[in-house]
Amino acid sequence: KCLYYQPSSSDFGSLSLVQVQRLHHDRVPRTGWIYRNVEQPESVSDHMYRMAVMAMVTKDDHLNKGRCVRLALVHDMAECIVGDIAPADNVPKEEKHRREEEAMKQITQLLPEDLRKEFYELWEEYETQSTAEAKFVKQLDQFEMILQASEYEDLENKPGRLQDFYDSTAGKFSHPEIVQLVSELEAERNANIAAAANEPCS
Ligand SMILES: Nc1nc2c(ncn2[C@H]2C[C@H](O)[C@@H](COP(=O)(O)O)O2)c(=O)[nH]1
Ligand SMILES: [Mn+2]
Repeated sequence: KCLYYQPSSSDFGSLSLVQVQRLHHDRVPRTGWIYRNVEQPESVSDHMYRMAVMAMVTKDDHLNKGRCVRLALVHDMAECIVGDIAPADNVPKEEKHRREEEAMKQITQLLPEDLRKEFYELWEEYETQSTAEAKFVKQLDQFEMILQASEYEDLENKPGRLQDFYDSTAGKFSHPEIVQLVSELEAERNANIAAAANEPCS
């Protein structure tokens, strides 16, 4: 069942490219925030866009930055059909992979052969974590999430409320640049939590 996108059977050509433009990741809210009752949660589009910007500003010149940007923009593309499956959904890894693989085949079949190959291979590279770029983008994926969690805590003025996102990503960062970003984020967040704990009860 297509949740956010109704691919019609069309041959390749301009119509199919227009149809690909109709992928509405902007209407797919990120499930992890829905489950924690976050108001106006970010969409899958917001998530992928922010990761693409993070990839653009990396200083790691060992990475193919352009590929990182494209990996970020494609990695969750299947979610416009499959939805944003969170760990809390307890969907077995194999089943999640099967659904997303089917969705990517459905989406990319609308494209001319060269684009179909590029999009599908980018998705597969991220899914299989087969390159340094894919591993880096996976860590951006997790960093974007904890950064967003901290922003929601600030917006709600509830320091520490989304601690489980930090607990579940602890130890998953190894890229030096991202480790530094996480360290700075956690220092800032921990200071906010400490300050709130010391505030006199109003
Ligand atoms: N509570 C947690 N939720 C998580 C974690 N990792 C991902 N998620 C959420 C975030 C998204 O809504 C969804 C899938 O994210 P992807 O970017 O991987 O598609 O699940 C976590 O560690 N804890
Ligand atoms: Mn993601």
